[in-house]
Amino acid sequence: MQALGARRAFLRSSFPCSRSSSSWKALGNCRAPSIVRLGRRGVGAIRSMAYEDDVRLAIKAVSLASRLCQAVQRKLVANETQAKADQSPVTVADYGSQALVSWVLERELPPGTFHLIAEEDSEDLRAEDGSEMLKRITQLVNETIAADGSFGSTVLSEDDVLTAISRGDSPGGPSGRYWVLDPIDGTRGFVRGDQYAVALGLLDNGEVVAGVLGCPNLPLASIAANGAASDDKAVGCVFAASRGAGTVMQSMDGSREAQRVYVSSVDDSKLAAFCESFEAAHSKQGLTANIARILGVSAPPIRIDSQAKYGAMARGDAVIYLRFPHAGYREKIWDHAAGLIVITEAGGEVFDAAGKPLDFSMGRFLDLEKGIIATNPSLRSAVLAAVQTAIKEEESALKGVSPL
Ligand SMILES: Nc1ncnc2c1ncn2[C@@H]1O[C@H](COP(=O)(O)O)[C@@H](OP(=O)(O)O)[C@H]1O
Ligand SMILES: [Mg+2]
Ligand SMILES: [Mg+2]
Ligand SMILES: [Mg+2]
Repeated sequence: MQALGARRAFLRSSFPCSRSSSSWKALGNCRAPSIVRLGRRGVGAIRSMAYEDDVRLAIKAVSLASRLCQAVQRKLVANETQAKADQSPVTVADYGSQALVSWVLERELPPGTFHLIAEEDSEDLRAEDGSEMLKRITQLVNETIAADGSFGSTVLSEDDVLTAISRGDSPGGPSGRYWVLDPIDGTRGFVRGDQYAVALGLLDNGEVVAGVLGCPNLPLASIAANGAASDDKAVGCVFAASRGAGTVMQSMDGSREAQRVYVSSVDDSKLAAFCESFEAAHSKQGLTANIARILGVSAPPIRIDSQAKYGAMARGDAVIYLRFPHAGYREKIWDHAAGLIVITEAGGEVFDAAGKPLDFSMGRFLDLEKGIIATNPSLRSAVLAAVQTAIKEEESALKGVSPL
């Protein structure tokens, strides 16, 4: 394990914008031409530095994993994707990303303090027919580490990779610190060549206290609600947030400076664009259309895969996020932990269909009432009321009776 000084130096080099300072402030100190510039007042507004090193470490791990995913997405081949027992897809990049993030965190955190709740497990890779895939994953992980250059001549064995992936099996719970990882959120989007996110959150005593979202395909320019394309074609965003310190967005390649981002302040629901899953199987698009109708929203839904939606909303591209899984689906904490703090630290609110905050203290699953909603404080009551009306209408329609 490295001495603290060496660890700090490593973390400083983890994010290009932060090279000149060891402080999380440095991210905010960078000039921000388009959204909100963090001048002296803005920096002064960032009071809590409690998770500063955790955020830097998370950014390093997520950036590395994102590079591995980008390399795979560029030349995705069919035999690098498998179907899991629940028929959802998993690729070499999901496993490679989880192995990298887990390995980096274990390496950098004080001994005995690292606990990880992550989506993937190593069972299929340990099976006889998983050996080719494991070989490929190990190769990808080692290529990514070598290209990064900050880990010396480290080479991971197949066993190291399996161990790193398996470390994500922590059950979580109400006390202690847990890192929460979705190595690729939106695998279907990833395989389609669309949006996905590497999502890493940190829980402290059951609450999300920090989160980083790597969104390699998300445009740096805002997504216009009317679908109009921006002249700025650059893609690749990293969103980072920690409790009390706000949310910042930076370009993934480090070419643009970090900027504080904020949710939209639109307070007229008719003007509020909403976002939802691209996959109709993940959220009831009929129900969300009815919620939008009740709210008077006229813009078409912005449909994107993964927690990239939370990032896009945190910078004001959409004002409302609606997610209503079909009956029987249980939400997992890694699908929302990082996204939640990215939104709340940008000034937004995330709650379920009963208006309750999401509870991350119950282990690997979220137990919630019917769906997940995010919006700004001005629209919270109107959106919640519309959600509850639309759900009542849906239930009545199913029973074949009028809601009145
Ligand atoms: N039937 C279902 N209903 C709701 N969510 C589902 C689902 N099947 C899969 N998911 C989750 O939806 C996530 C993608 O979210 P989105 O729809 O916002 O893109 C998936 O994450 P993974 O891709 O990490 O497995 C998966 O956890
Ligand atoms: Mg999955
Ligand atoms: Mg996911
Ligand atoms: Mg995933």
